[in-house]
Amino acid sequence: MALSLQQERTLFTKLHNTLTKKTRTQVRILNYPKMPEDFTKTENQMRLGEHTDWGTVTFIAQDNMGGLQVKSRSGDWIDVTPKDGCIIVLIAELMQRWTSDKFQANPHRVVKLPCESESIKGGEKSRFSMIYFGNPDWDAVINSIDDSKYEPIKANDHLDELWNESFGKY
Ligand SMILES: O=C(O)CCC(=O)C(=O)O
Ligand SMILES: [Fe+2]
Repeated sequence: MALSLQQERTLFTKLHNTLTKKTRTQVRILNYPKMPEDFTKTENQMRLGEHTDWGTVTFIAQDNMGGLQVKSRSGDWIDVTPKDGCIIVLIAELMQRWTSDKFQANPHRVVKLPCESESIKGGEKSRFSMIYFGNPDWDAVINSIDDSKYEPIKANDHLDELWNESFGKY
């Protein structure tokens, strides 16, 4: 990724010492349960609303249920059809800032599962996904490659800012 931007090879990796340094990198396993027979979906309700992830790079492994969609630059939603042995790679917001918007955080969402009816009543099965949210070292200072665009920011402060914007200060 760094080489494709004419940067030194280790630009990103040298600040991702995930096994040896404190980081907010995490893995989450999500279950989208089969809905009860008497559940009725409200209009436009989906399993996981449109969002971008906050770190650098996200990896998603999903089962074969489907439902994940990514948004193209032209604004169309594209189904990410499950394929055995494939992992989905998404750019997240800190990577967008780091690359001065050369790589763009990719909006995505999870809509009703193909096995679900329009009202999400019943459905055959639940869906599982496993997500790796990559983040740099906690105290890494992220200097954007075109430094006139964004101020340097500590990886942890970037996540705190987004957290506070979304959920308020605690
Ligand atoms: O379950 C999925 O496939 C996507 C989950 C996701 O986008 C997230 O947790 O940020
Ligand atoms: Fe996400």
